Amino acid sequence: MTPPNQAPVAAGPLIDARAQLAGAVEHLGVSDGVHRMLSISRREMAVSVPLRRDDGSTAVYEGFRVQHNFSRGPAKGGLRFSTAVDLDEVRALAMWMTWKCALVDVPYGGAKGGVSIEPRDHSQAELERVTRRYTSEILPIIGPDVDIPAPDIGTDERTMAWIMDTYSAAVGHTVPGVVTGKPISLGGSLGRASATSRGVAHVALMAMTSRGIDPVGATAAVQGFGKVGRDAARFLSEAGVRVVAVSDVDGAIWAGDGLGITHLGDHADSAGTVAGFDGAESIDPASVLTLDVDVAVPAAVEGVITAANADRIQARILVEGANGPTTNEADAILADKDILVVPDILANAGGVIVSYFEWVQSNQAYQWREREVQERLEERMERAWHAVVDYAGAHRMSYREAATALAVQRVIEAHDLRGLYP
Ligand SMILES: NC(=O)C1=CN([C@@H]2O[C@H](COP(=O)(O)OP(=O)(O)OC[C@H]3O[C@@H](n4cnc5c(N)ncnc54)[C@H](OP(=O)(O)O)[C@@H]3O)[C@@H](O)[C@H]2O)C=CC1
Ligand SMILES: O=C(O)CCC(=O)C(=O)O
Repeated sequence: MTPPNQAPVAAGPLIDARAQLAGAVEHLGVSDGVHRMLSISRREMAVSVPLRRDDGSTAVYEGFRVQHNFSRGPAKGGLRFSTAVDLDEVRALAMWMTWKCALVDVPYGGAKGGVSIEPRDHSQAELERVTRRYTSEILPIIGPDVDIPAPDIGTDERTMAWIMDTYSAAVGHTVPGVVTGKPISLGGSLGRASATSRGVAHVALMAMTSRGIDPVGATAAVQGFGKVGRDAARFLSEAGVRVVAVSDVDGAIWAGDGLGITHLGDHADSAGTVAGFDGAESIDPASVLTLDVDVAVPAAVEGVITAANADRIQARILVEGANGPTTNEADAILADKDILVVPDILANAGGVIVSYFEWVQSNQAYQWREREVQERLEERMERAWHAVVDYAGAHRMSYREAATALAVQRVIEAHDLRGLYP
């Protein structure tokens, strides 16, 4: 079904996100009107973001903020700086945020933002000006009770500090709850920076156990060595898993005995890439997800496991650290191969769970201990994991279908209780 006010798209994450919704709607027996409502974002803003460059020239970028749903609370989701950003991608990511927040039962709807910029091509001063301008443009539709951005691809805690400052200056007082993923000294939560990765690793360990794989000595490959991939590799490694391969935009490396993730992190900090790490072989980046390992963790961008490479995946378990790494066509191929896919809205939910904790702390001006944050994170991840496993078993469906159905059901329940539609 094509929503009325949005032109059809040919392929890509939005097609997949809507097809996943359609599957859940069919399973749940939802009316056409409600299906239509959930297919469409509640609010979308497209802005142009002019930048005065350090050399005095002017560049202009497209920016978006999409709020998919508010039925369970304020919209919530990251902000991405990447040249791949377009409105349909942001729409898909915002819809997935709605399901993710509902699945792990945090009191939010879903949103996402993006600016079509390559951050590597800009100085910190330019990135600060772009962030502040983008924030000023979307200011009327964000706020601690409305929509709360967080880091995603190409953004970080410094970006969040600039957003918080721009917003606070406009309203006339400091509002730490307008963003999460802030620096600790500005009200950020202990444990947020590594929360997504901690959740990915935790769920990967539960998945291994469920498939009878002993994590100690099991093997893993991780695509992406950024905020999610790097610490996911570290936590897996700390749990005894041999992380044999990792990749980033510039290259991929392999070591059969396992990579020393801490030293690799130091190397990446100084070299700007994982490529060239001593004691590891350079491999084709395209092969990282098709290596013969127990667990593959895509933790970079969407659409990397497709009909073109799914039949070559050898891992027994795929844990989606990234949002939307597996296309729907690939999903069907992986199911035929009996590869367990732990879907993004479950696997990478640790980030938004601790963002919720950060928001609670910011709004109360009180800081929890890191241990408390971690225990509560793991408890929520485990609850969501068991809910998905049980639902999938009861209804004979994949974990993605189960996770989406559970989430959609909760969102519809909120709509029903609030009476937001006839
Ligand atoms: N940050 C968070 O809290 C959350 C993030 N996510 C999702 O996780 C994924 C990664 O986000 P995050 O880690 O924050 O982003 P970052 O920008 O911190 O890191 C992205 C990483 O992916 C690498 N990369 C990009 N494209 C490719 C590619 N084609 N092949 C291999 N590596 C690639 C980048 O390489 P290089 O370093 O060379 O640029 C970088 O290492 C995204 O899908 C995001 O939406 C999901 C939940 C929460
Ligand atoms: O922490 C958040 O609010 C959202 C993180 C995010 O963008 C995501 O989970 O995809």
